[in-house]
Amino acid sequence: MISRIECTNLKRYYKGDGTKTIALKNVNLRFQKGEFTAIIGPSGSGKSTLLSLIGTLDSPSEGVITYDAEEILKKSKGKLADFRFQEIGFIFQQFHLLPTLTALENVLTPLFSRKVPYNKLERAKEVLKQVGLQDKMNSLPSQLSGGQQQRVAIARAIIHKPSWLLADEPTGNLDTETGERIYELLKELNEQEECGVLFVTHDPALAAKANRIITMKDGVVLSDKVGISI
Ligand SMILES: Nc1ncnc2c1ncn2[C@@H]1O[C@H](COP(=O)(O)OP(=O)(O)OP(=O)(O)O)[C@@H](O)[C@H]1O
Repeated sequence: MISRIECTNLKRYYKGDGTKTIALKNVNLRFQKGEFTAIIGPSGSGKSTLLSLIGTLDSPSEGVITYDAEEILKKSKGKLADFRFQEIGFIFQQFHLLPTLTALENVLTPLFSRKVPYNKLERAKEVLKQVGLQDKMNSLPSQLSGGQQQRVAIARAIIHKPSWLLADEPTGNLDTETGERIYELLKELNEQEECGVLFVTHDPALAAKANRIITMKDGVVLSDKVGISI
């Protein structure tokens, strides 16, 4: 269980069609597992890039990320996939549910071809219950509201008991009230399961409720503050 993530001098640039886009300029950040952190900033400021790097979905152009002092990105692709499976749950703005699978089947997908020391079906039912969807296990995504679909996506993200939840605008497609409920659910998971949560949002009101608020602009961290809920 990884309890500390440290980013040192992170840079990420993209080269395409002759121009160089600098998504992250020089980011230095540390995260502790118990924290609930909001990342806020204008469009294009580098929030999603930072989350992809921390989630090992992408590699920095320069700089280092360590997980409990280990440079995981240096490992082989297979080892990296195992690391992601054990440690990280992703939640996105678009729920990315498979339309022909039921809620229960969607939640089970991360466990396909994985050996785990628990009963997969029981665990899937347990997490769906945890997100308040015990009555919707056999529904298809098209039969669920946006908020319910995001709950399925959250259940899928936590089924393998990750120590970190990385959420990229999880409330971006939801109305304010539904978004607040999803926020509360993530907060509950942070408190009960002790997952570290990194939460990208455009909503300053939601960000203000986090333990820690990181503001990004033009690829740099503009501010890193303790929020009001501490
Ligand atoms: N694959 C890519 N190729 C080229 N440029 C990219 C790529 N991904 C991101 N960028 C650029 O990097 C910069 C940062 O993008 P990023 O998606 O991290 O911002 P963001 O803060 O998450 O924005 P938003 O709030 O709109 O999601 C932007 O200028 C973007 O155009």
